[in-house]
Amino acid sequence: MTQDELKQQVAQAALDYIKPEIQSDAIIGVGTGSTANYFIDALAQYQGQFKGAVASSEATAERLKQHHIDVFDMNEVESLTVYVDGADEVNKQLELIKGGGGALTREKIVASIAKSFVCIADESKAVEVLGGFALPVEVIPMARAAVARKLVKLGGQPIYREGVVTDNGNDILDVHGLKITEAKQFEAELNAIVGVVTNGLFAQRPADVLLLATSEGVKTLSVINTSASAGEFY
Ligand SMILES: O=C(CO)[C@H](O)[C@H](O)COP(=O)(O)O
Repeated sequence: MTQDELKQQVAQAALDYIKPEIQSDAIIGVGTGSTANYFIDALAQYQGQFKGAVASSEATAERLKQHHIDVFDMNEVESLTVYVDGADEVNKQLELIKGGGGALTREKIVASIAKSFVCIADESKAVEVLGGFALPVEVIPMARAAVARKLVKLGGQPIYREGVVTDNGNDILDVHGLKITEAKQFEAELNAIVGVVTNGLFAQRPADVLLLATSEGVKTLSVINTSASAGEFY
C-alpha cells in the first residue's frame, strides 16, 4: 500500500471510530493536512447529521464549506465532541510533533477544547524519539532572529520557512537536530521564549487515541493501553 492509501484508510477508520459521536448537537474539531483532508471528504457523507465543525486552518474551513458542512468560529463554541487530526511524528506516549502544514497554533487551540483527540497517521509517523522531523515553531515576525538565537542555545538548528506566512500572520522556524525525550518540559520551555507564539509539540495535551495505518491494517492505540501494545507498533 502507498502512503497515500494508508492515509485514506486511516481517515475512514477515524470516521468509523467517531461514528457514535455523530449526533445532531455534535461539533467536531477538524485538523489540517493531507490525512485530515481525507477525513473531511469521508465525513461529508454525514453532512446534515451533526451540527458542524471547528476548523484548525483556513484551508480546512474552505474544504469543509465545499462539502456544505457548517464551520463555527471557535469563540462561539464551548467544547468539541472530538478533534481529529494528523501528525508529523508520534511516540509511544502519543506525544506528537505537528505543524508540517504550518497550522500548529490553531491546531493546538482547537485540540484544547476537545473532549477527545483522535490522531490519525500512517506507520511512517511512529517514532521512538521525537525530533527526526524538524520541530515547527511559530514566531512573531519581528522576533524571528532573536528566537532563532535562543533555539540554537537550546541545541537546535532553526531554519526559517521562507515564503510561508501562517493563518495568524506569523513566521515559522523549523528546528532540526533535536532529540526530544522530555517533551512536556521542552514544550513549556520553548513556549516561554518571548516572541514564540507556540511550538509543534503536543505533549502537555497529547492525543487520547492513535489510529495508525499499517500494512497489516489500522491499529488503535490509547494512552491507557500504550505500554501494553507498544511492541506491536514499533
Ligand atoms: O500538523 C499538521 C499540519 O500543520 C499535519 O497534521 C501534519 O503535517 C501531517 O500532515 P499529513 O497528514 O499531510 O501527513
